[in-house]
Amino acid sequence: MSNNIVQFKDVSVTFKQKKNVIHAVSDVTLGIPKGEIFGIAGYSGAGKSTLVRTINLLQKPTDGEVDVFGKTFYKKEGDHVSSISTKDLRDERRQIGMIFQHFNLLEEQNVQRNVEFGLKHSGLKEKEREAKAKKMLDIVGLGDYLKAYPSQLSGGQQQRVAIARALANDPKILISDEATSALDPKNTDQILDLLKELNEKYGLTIILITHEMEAIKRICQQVAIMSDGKVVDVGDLLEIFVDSKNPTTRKIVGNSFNALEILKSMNIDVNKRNLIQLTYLSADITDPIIVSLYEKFHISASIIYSNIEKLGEQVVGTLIVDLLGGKEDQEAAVKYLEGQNIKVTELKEAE
Ligand SMILES: Nc1ncnc2c1ncn2[C@@H]1O[C@H](COP(=O)(O)OP(=O)(O)OP(=O)(O)O)[C@@H](O)[C@H]1O
Repeated sequence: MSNNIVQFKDVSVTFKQKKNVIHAVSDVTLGIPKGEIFGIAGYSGAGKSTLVRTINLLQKPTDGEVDVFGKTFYKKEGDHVSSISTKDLRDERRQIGMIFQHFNLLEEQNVQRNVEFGLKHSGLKEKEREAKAKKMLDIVGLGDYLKAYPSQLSGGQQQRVAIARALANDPKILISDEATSALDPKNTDQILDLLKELNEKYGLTIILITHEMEAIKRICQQVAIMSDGKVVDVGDLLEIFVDSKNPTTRKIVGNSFNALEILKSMNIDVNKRNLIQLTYLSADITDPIIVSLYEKFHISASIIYSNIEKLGEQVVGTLIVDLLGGKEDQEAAVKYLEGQNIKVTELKEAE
């Protein structure tokens, strides 16, 4: 059986506006593994929100199938539609919490009442709702703010209230749609770390929609890149941030690993030099490689660019060097580098 808690199969969503047809989501097939923090990234208008809104059928697909918790929530084949019942959908939606850029709190209610509001249809008695709200606020670090009003809290604290409310029904999935986009860097990091803690402690699956690649690097295990309604790339952090050849991915992940762009901006003609990019997990590097290249192979390596970056728990280094030396020595040097767990990529621009 698949370990995917959400499975999209050939999902499309189109909107018709007068004469215009907008293909917000086009033919997306994607699985989201249970227990992961899964990022969905892409520019504004790429279709990220529309895609995830099909999970709890806030948005019905125009075509395709959405399976959640191993059940088919919606399937449309030709003219034939099968969908879970309204009652089942209501129950299942409680298993899927959502948080947004805007915290959507009730301004005239205190923090505790805001969280209790999330439990309105839970079947719990008033005292039980109160106790649950207090417990959730403790979990998000706001146990001392039960009687405060939203306007008395910082943006980060308000988002914590929204998280407590979203988690009050003990959902299995939390969808975070640009939840940190309105926060300053410090609050952003604190909220991301809270999401990571919730994922690790409670096995909560988190779907993180964001245009902030730093957020993805900080907490996601895998990421899908969307562009023009399509998923154009999927992979773990190394595959997306370091190895991806996909032009959209490279643009979205930024310049740090986009070596050719950087070199061009430095007016370096890559095809006239013998440039190679070395990518390595810094924990793996034990040898003094630049010295070894010279001592073992008589190759001198002049450093053109270097960068170090944290991807999740891994520290990834990138070094671009110009290799000078005999051809055979160079080949032997590349073999040696690969033997040191270093990924070696020749930098040449397509003619
Ligand atoms: N209800 C709607 N009616 C018409 N068009 C819509 C509707 N919802 C979304 N769209 C359009 O669908 C496309 C995808 O929008 P969507 O909000 O899913 O993108 P996104 O990647 O989440 O970007 P953003 O972060 O800006 O919301 C956009 O062109 C948007 O204008």
